[in-house]
Amino acid sequence: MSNEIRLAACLTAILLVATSIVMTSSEIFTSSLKVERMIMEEEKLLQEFKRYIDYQYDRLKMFSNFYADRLRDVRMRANPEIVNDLQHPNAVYNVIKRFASDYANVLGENYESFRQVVQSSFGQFLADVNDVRGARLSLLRLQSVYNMKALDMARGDYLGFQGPPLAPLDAFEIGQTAFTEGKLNLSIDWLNASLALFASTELQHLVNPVYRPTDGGIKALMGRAYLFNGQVHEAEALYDEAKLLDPNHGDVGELERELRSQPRLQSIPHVDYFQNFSRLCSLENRHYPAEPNNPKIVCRYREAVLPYYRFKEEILSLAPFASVIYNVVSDQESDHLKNFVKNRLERGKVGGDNSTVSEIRTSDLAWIWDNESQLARSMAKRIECITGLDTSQRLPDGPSSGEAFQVVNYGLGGHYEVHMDPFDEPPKQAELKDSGERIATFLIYLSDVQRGGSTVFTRAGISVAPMKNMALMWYNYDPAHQRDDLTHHAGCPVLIGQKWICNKWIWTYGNTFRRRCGLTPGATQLEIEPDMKRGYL
Ligand SMILES: O=C(O)CCC(=O)C(=O)O
Ligand SMILES: [Fe+2]
Repeated sequence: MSNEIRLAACLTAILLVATSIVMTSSEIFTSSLKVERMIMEEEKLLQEFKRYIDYQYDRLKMFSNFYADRLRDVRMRANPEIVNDLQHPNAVYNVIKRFASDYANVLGENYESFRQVVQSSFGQFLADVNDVRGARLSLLRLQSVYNMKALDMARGDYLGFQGPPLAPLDAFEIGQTAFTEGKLNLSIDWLNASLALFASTELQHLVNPVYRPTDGGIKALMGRAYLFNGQVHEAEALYDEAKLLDPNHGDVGELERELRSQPRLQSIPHVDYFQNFSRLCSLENRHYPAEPNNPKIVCRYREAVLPYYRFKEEILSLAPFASVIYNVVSDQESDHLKNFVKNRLERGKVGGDNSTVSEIRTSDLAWIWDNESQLARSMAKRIECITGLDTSQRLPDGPSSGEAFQVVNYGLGGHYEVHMDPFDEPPKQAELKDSGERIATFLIYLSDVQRGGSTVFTRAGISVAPMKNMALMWYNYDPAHQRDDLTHHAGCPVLIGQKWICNKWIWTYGNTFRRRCGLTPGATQLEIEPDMKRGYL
């Protein structure tokens, strides 16, 4: 077939591709970097508190000692040794909680005005109630993906990784959040855990009687969770218990009224993909798909720039083509990239015009164009050599073959739900105009992740655990240039640790002849590769 005919076939295929990305759920997030900053700024915050109390309002000055004592209390509860180890979700949760509500509780009604005073110096890094809610949702996500028990989590035991405990009130509040989110089984689990924790003698120092819900109140809420879950008998039993413990709760008449009048909350169904998602996320290792997808060639070397500068590649799957390539950047380069973006990280956005604050992606991210950094230029060159694809950026007006590097920082339970990388609609960014489509994704892990945070392909059954400096590369279009549904993938929630990645998306523009169409409908990447301009051994 002549090149012209192949090109025409490719272009037709591009036009025929239909796209659909489902966006669900909604959450706030706090990246690991923000939490680190809050801790670094904590002393400054305390000083501001003191100044505020001592000098700004006579009314407060009278109570200066009282406030100072209570602030010290909050600070003391934050055992610095544990709190500064931000690898563990409970430690992160406690920091967010301390900033967003413990300090706020000390100042009570004066907190809002104080907040405005310090806003300029803390800006977005001062967590608020939305972040606490986001943190609770993150813990709930970790719980359902990694199948953990609320009581273990509350005691700091995450699949054997030990961290600080949560206060009994937090367990209760997580149960409340789960309830309002319709995650009824999780809600029951957390409310049960909170009863055990409030009763535990070791945790009494974490209980503030002012905010302690009664056991009757907790059981009544559990009863409602059962009720909405359709478990009427369990609900009735709990209402009875609640009524005995606390006459304000547990009225069976109330139960009946609810049965008649309330629309039933449905438990979130476990869709099939979720089962697969959860299983793949828990594998936490490079996982080769079962035959017949499993290729014969699993390891080869790619040359880049100089013949002795080689990269070891392991092919994970032929269709879709996906491989990992080791040490594509050095430790110093990884760290340099993270430092470079520290001051420009923003809440993740998705969509063709990059304008929608992401509700399916909980992370902070930043972009680096090749012309902004020598390192970005050199990495782009390396990726060209490894993939044989063009990544040139023709700024300001020309269509680009490669997107800017996208550096991403995932914090507490940070994740990216199942999606495909090609856009639904052509992007509106001037730089990407007429660039075609994201044919390939080149994802570099800039950190190890202690536990969780794998990249999983839910339909192809591939699971890749992050390894610092390693790249994961795949084609979003098959050799017939059809968008490949098997490339549906997700970033699993980070369980322990922090996760940094850096993406380079490679576009059709400039690559039509570099990555040619296959001659047969079932042609695999390896069959079309001899056409490609690059070396591998
Ligand atoms: O974080 C991951 O492992 C996946 C990220 C991803 O899919 C993306 O950035 O498009
Ligand atoms: Fe992706």
